[in-house]
Amino acid sequence: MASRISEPRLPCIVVVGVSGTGKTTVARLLAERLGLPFADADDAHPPDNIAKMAAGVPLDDADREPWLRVVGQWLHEREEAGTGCVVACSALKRRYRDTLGAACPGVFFLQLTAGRELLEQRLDRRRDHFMPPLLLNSQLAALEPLEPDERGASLDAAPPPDVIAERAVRLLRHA
Ligand SMILES: Nc1ncnc2c1ncn2[C@@H]1O[C@H](COP(=O)(O)OP(=O)(O)OP(=O)(O)O)[C@@H](O)[C@H]1O
Ligand SMILES: O=C(O)[C@H](O)[C@@H](O)[C@H](O)[C@H](O)CO
Repeated sequence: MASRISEPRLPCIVVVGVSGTGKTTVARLLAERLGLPFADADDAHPPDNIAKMAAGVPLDDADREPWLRVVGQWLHEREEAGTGCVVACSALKRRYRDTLGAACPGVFFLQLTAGRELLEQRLDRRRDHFMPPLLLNSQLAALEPLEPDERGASLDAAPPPDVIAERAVRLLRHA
């Protein structure tokens, strides 16, 4: 009887960080480089969450809970199907990442880090986005950086997107 060699599972990567770090930009590029499906967690927000942020009010834990369940379900499906994926999702707090990790145990968190000045510059320049720059303070206040026992790594968000994506590819080779 022919033996079955199981295919290696492709990685499920979540690019995390505060607004303006470049999650969407980098995650899309990384997905392209790795040939994995891409998703932006912003597309999973219920309309009330988008309206709240657009009105300049930060989301709270209760607002984020149903949203994180939807993102977790999508990750779970990609992991089960073995297709892998790259998702851009703020996942600012440890408990949010734990929710995603419970749904997708193999998840790898790629955290983008940047100082306030760079973030302000980027958000002030960005057009056609619902997220107002004034929410940056609340994003930084909510942020709980990746902890040593979480599966993931951090990258500086300052270099050009293709440099960050290339660094991420190298990092993931050794993950
Ligand atoms: N590495 C980079 N260098 C220069 N500009 C960048 C870089 N990454 C992203 N940008 C620009 O900064 C702005 C924010 O990027 P992006 O929308 O990807 O961030 P984000 O973290 O997904 O933000 P949000 O959480 O608010 O959706 C965009 O205008 C984008 O073109
Ligand atoms: O948890 C949150 O506060 C939200 O997810 C925000 O991070 C926004 O969705 C994002 O920054 C806009 O793209």
